Amino acid sequence: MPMPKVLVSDKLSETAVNIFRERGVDVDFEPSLGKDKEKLLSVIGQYDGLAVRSATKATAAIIEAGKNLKVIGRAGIGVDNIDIPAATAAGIVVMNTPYGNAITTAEHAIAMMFSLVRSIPQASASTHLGKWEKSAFMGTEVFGKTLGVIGCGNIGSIVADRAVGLKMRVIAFDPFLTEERAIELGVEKVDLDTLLSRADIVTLHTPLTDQTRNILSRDNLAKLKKGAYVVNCARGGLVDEDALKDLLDAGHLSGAALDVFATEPATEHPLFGHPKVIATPHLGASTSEAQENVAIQVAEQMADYLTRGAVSNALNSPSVTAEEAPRLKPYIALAEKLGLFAGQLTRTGLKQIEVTYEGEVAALNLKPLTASAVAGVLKPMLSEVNIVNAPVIARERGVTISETTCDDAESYDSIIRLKITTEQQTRTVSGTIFGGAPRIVEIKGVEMEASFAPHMLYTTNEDKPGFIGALGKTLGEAGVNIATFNLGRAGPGEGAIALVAVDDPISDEVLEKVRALPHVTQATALSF
Ligand SMILES: NC(=O)c1ccc[n+]([C@@H]2O[C@H](COP(=O)([O-])OP(=O)(O)OC[C@H]3O[C@@H](n4cnc5c(N)ncnc54)[C@H](O)[C@@H]3O)[C@@H](O)[C@H]2O)c1
Ligand SMILES: O=C(O)CC[C@@H](O)C(=O)O
Repeated sequence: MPMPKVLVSDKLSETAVNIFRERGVDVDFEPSLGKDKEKLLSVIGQYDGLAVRSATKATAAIIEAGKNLKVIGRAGIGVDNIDIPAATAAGIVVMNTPYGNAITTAEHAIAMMFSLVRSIPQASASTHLGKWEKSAFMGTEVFGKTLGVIGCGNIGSIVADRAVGLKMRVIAFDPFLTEERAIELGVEKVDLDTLLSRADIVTLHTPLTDQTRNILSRDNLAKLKKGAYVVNCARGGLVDEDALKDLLDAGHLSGAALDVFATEPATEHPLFGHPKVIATPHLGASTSEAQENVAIQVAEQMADYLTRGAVSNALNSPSVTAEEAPRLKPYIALAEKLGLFAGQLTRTGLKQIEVTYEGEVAALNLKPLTASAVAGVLKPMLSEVNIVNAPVIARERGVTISETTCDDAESYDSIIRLKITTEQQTRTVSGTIFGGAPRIVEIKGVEMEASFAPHMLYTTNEDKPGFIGALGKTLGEAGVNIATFNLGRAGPGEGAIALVAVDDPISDEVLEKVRALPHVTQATALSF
């Protein structure tokens, strides 16, 4: 078998090169190629693997030209620069290194906070100019101040820990943070509005998702206390940059520290030159320690995949052996979809995930199936969760995972049952494989027969006449085309469920109209 060949197209620590070679992988180290799209397009076809940081954009075009590509490795956390759906469609495994730069990025956020409240960059620039503006830079202590952490995952929890050490009061908004984990971290779990009204300094540590985009919107920035500061070392799209400028200009906010921008590289920006803004060029992960960590990890993972087929920290691929793969594949898909179903309906701290395997499936290797179910539950909330790291993440967050088997599946060959317990409720959903495809057979104890579709509407309602017509009419009037309509109920007049597959995503406006219909108790848009 020819030696696999990897291209390193960004500035990675050269330690990675040695690791590739030691593990039997040929490597070309071209750290400036990532910025030369045309050249990258012309050479990528020669390689089995592509190792990147953030400068290389692994677009659909690069992926299409990479006819031999089997793996793309991201030395870092965010994979916004990799077209994962395109890679998945092409059968390319995408891996990242989820923990290697977390401490470094948390330290950058803390450094930005201090720089901001003491105007260190501005004072340094002024002093270098020979001015001695002692009275121009009156600062603020962080001691005793309230730090609002939005997103308390790997990085947010390290920031919280450091801030507690600085004797700050730390409050956190993160729907996935349980009370137990909050107590362990020494932070107070609060809702977003409470955080905005109480924080002296807000620091962002969420991934950029549909739920977090613009989380510091104009309205939310205006809810901050007068004189508050904003720190963003996560992703640019989390803050409305125009609104931030307006509120700084109006004197409502005292300052902002930005490491990330909506468009990067940011060489021009309305906030550049603003006296209350300090900025760094996406330096969060830029320490020798973090770069060494992520380079070593990405090289080890990619080499192990290319030479031995071992998959770790993959964002789009289950970790299974070549022999097991064909039998497990449909059940992995089913488990993930059941998890996604439950995860998209979860609004409060998750405590427990129980998976029960009944019938033939109970005899299979259940680890990847349970991991897949857990990944599905966590995916709607976490940035880079995959079936390899999902159980670890769940454990770290104090979420208990249990697995039960039973030889008999009653009327089916196999059933997977998922039970989720949150701080406020318990939810069940079960499914089977029918004609090779995943299918829902039970929700909240109500029997139902439904296929999964890319876009779905889930409603619960009191079982009263007129609901189905009203729902169909509302969707029809909104131009929403119904593909399938599945119903179930606990009994006549009792709680009922509708699962409607539609051709396009359901808008918030349509959802509001559905929620306003008589007898509707819940309406959620789901995507699979
Ligand atoms: N500046 C840099 O150089 C740099 C370096 C590393 C990571 N990052 C970025 O930092 C961010 C955090 O990374 P991480 O490793 O801590 O990720 P993580 O997945 O460990 O944590 C993200 C946290 O955000 C929470 N969250 C998700 N949706 C939320 C919402 N709507 N409201 C509030 N909280 C929500 C999740 O529950 C989770 O706890 C990511 O955007 C990552 O890309 C930036
Ligand atoms: O590689 C970098 O410098 C930034 C990485 C960071 O944004 C990440 O998401 O890991």
